[in-house]
Amino acid sequence: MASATRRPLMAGNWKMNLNHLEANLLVQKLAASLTEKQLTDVETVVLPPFTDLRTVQTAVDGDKLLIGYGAQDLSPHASGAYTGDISGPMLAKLGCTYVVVGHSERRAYHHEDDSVVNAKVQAALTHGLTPILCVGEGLDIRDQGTHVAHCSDQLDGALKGLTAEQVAKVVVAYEPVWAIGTGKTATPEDAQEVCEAVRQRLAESFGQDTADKVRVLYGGSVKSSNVAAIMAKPDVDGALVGGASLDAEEFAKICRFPEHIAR
Ligand SMILES: O=C[C@H](O)COP(=O)(O)O
Repeated sequence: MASATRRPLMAGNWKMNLNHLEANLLVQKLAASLTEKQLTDVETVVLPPFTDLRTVQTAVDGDKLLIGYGAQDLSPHASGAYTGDISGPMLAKLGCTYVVVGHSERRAYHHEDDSVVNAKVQAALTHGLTPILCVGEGLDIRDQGTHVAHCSDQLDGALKGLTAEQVAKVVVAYEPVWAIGTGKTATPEDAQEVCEAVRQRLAESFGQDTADKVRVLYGGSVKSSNVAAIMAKPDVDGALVGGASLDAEEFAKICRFPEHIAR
């Protein structure tokens, strides 16, 4: 698992699921399923659709829940004529601390390339949000054996022009596209290989101190039954969880992973 200086992070990406009423129920249930100590030991975050954020904010603030929240995307622009987009300042005003940037579904369905991802990472940081920057390879690249180079290139593109101080605030999520929503999980060794390579690339580009601060998550069919083995790897600091985060009890079990790691 992560070094003592990197607090484990479990982030539930709800994708386009759950309306605001369902969001309220899930957040309340999740908080009730975890103790204060568990929520302190493992940072627990939900990433609902935009339409749920105000409701989640009300639940978290009203009951002082130790649960963080954020959005699944943001505009690279702060305001203006960008119909349908949501800006960093809007998310910050709703109390968001995180925002997902460069998820493979955004890259595939909205044609977001590395320069767009880079602009969004910069926008997030400018407005005080922590970007959860996703990198990952498709099956074709995995089969060619060039997945490490592919992820390193995506990382370079997304972090272009950033200072070491800014990079230290970023969370990186390694999500092999072939393991997302497919039930095919990368092995803990697969996850470690790329998470370690990500950290090494960060060290080469921004210095070892910075690389040691950055949390690197794994995402792709994470469940309560496989999370402990993945989290036992030294460069994996948490998980970006999709489908399994839609069930409060299952996500709570994932957040309780330290109970299953032998010490
Ligand atoms: O953002 C989350 C990932 O895309 C993983 O989704 P999944 O856990 O449903 O495979």
